[in-house]
Amino acid sequence: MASTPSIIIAAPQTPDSQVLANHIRDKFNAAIRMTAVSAELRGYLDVDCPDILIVDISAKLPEQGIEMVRELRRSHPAIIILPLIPASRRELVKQLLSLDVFLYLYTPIEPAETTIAITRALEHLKSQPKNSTSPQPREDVNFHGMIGSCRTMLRLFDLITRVAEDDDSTVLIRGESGTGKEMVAKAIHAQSSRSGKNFVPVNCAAIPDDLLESELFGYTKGAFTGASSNKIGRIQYADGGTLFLDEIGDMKPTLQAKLLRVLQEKEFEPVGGLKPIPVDTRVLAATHCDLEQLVSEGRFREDLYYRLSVVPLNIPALKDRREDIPLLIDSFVHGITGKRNREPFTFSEAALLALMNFEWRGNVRELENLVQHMSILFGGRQVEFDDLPDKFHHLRELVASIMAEPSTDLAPTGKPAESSEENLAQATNSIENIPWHEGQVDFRELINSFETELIVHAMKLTDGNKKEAARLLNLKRTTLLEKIKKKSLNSLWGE
Ligand SMILES: Nc1ncnc2c1ncn2[C@@H]1O[C@H](COP(=O)(O)OP(=O)(O)OP(=O)(O)O)[C@@H](O)[C@H]1O
Repeated sequence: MASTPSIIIAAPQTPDSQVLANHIRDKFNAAIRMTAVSAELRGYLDVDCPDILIVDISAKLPEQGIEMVRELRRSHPAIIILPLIPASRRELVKQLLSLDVFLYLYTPIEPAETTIAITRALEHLKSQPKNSTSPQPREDVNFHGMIGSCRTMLRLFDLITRVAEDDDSTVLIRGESGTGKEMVAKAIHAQSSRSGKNFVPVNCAAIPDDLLESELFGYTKGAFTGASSNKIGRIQYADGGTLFLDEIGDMKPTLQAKLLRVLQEKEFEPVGGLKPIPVDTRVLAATHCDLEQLVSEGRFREDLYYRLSVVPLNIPALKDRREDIPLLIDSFVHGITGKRNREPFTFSEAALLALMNFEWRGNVRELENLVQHMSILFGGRQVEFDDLPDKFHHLRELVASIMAEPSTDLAPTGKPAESSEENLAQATNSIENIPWHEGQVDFRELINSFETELIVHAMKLTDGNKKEAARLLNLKRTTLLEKIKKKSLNSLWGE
């Protein structure tokens, strides 16, 4: 499971499904998406492959609902399925359980019940042995210039490859600013059979409304004052290739309608033109805003939203894939210093810890800018904590407390330690190996190492199931979780 679990809620847009989504959003750190219970659901799951699917079968006849769940179980065995059924139809439970569904939920939504079901589902996911068909982290991954080796990114690279093969479908790329949405769009284009033609990016937020229409659709001579000749629009410029519409949520409704026509009819009319022009342009769109919210406020056309989100791709925020930070830094340092023909610099353990614990609201762009900043202003070989800009200094205490622990899993070279387990092996001494000279025995450090070893061993014995491991160790689960966090051991279980 990725560090942030993904949940799809397939349900009609009702107050109940909204309550459900809001409740899960409040209680769990999970990526939630909503979709309709339609014939396309299976295809949607193929590309988006969530950890958990909550599917509302209450609108269906009982046999149809049960059949649907059976089909989903068969086609997507790795996904945990939680059917939503009306409380008045409890007789369905027996049949659902015979399909080996994990749990079920009743409508109207009962928040406490939902919390229990989702908590259990997440615990179950964590306790599963890693699925051999799901991508495993590799040492170093550079996919069309995109760096990332956590599971979420590997899954994203895999999805990009599959999406690129299908040459025509619209793709909605979602992610916070600076997460790499344009990079993803470029990768889809580069990987597709359209790569020989133009990739045309348009930032809908950066172009004033009244200019955007003629930028996209072009115009004919005399269409308005100043239109002294015909002008080809970007949609046509991308004919045979790919049009990337960044910040699609900022497009005004009249243009949304025109765009929908391009997607549906594969033709358009330039401003002032009377004859439709056929065009074969693949549209990739990106947004950092909550399009569902815009749809519900009437600011974004629902039909366009469904058309665009045939294939949704979600890019994680940098704070949700902190394990990739050393890799990204390494790549940026080498890229930037290579261009400037200077020796690469490294980050001390404390500096790297600060970077790994920073909020990164600007995501990868902000990290890249930091490395750039350091390469200009810093002349030394190793960046220390105090060399970092002021905005990192509030992390001083946190870094100090992590460093006070004898084993952290970061090497001071700016790279991840070879493996946290190797670190542990080194940190854990047997009685014979202890330097029994006066002043050499560090009692607290030795106890700490032994404690770490016990935790790692218990987690191994229980396949990473923290609840089971806590039971084995006779510890409260919360105590174990706290120790794992404090010792930065989560990375051992790919979290
Ligand atoms: N995975 C990555 N690996 C390497 N560099 C990345 C990665 N993701 C983003 N970047 C870098 O971060 C910067 C921002 O990327 P990009 O413009 O694609 O983000 P975006 O999500 O489209 O941003 P915005 O929403 O602000 O337009 C670029 O310089 C890009 O090179």
